[in-house]
Amino acid sequence: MNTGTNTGTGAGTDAAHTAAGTPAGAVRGRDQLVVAVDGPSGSGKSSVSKEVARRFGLAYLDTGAMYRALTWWCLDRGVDLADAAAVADAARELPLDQGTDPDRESVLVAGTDVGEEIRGARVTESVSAVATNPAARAALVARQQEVIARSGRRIVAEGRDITTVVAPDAHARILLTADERARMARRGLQNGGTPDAEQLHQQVVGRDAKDSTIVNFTEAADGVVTIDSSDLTVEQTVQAVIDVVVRAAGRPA
Ligand SMILES: Nc1ncnc2c1ncn2[C@@H]1O[C@H](COP(=O)(O)OP(=O)(O)OP(=O)(O)O)[C@@H](O)[C@H]1O
Ligand SMILES: Nc1ccn([C@H]2C[C@H](O)[C@@H](COP(=O)(O)O)O2)c(=O)n1
Repeated sequence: MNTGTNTGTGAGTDAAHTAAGTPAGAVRGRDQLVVAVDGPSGSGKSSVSKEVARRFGLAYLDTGAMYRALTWWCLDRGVDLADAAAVADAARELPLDQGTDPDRESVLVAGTDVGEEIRGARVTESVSAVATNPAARAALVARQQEVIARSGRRIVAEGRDITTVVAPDAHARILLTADERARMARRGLQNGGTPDAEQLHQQVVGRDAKDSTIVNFTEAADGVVTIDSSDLTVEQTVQAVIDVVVRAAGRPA
């Protein structure tokens, strides 16, 4: 078990009866429950956040998909990613329709389903150029805050700056980490065992290095609980997050 200091969590705990002794059912019944999850590439944010949302009956917001959709839109329209003003304009105008059902990913840009294309190499290799544009970030952060408000503040949101910028007032704030070796191995498996080690390194470590020039997702801000999933299974990581949420939900936001 590799959670950060003072989490008091225990992997493998029954979700219905946690270490804090608070039934998860009571947490499910809360009017509002915002769970913020940040972390580096391949730390497991998407898989774990989706499952946590399902178990608590919450909406799910993948903010990385927003940066990816904006990148797709810029590339599709021939916007020069080095032109900061043009990218910021595109961010404000982006005709994005993104679902928040954890069981059904849906990302439409101007009516086109881009769910698969935004995960491809073309977007992955360019997304950091967009994500490091401060004005574009401001436009997307505002949209993310709108989505959280429209959910009735019943949502799990994940990304790089959710605990610090998008929802610093979330009920539970978690930094999900894993060491480089684990993250590279996971992403390699996810890609079907990418044979090109250099490409894999670039997709995980290289992208994090670029992204972290504008947001800090490697150190937990005050009040943020670190969960290190390097040696945990997916299910153990989900349980560790659930434990943090149940503990936090007992306190006022
Ligand atoms: N203990 C674990 N916790 C979470 N995910 C794990 C774990 N072990 C393996 N994985 C796997 O790691 C892969 C990467 O997870 P995921 O896509 O959720 O990461 P991510 O942090 O959202 O990455 P990115 O930010 O690059 O999108 C998935 O295939 C997931 O099943
Ligand atoms: N809140 C966020 C979410 C994502 N990003 C950036 C960092 C990534 O390179 C890119 C895609 O994210 P992923 O789908 O890999 O999680 O978007 C960010 O800067 N802030």
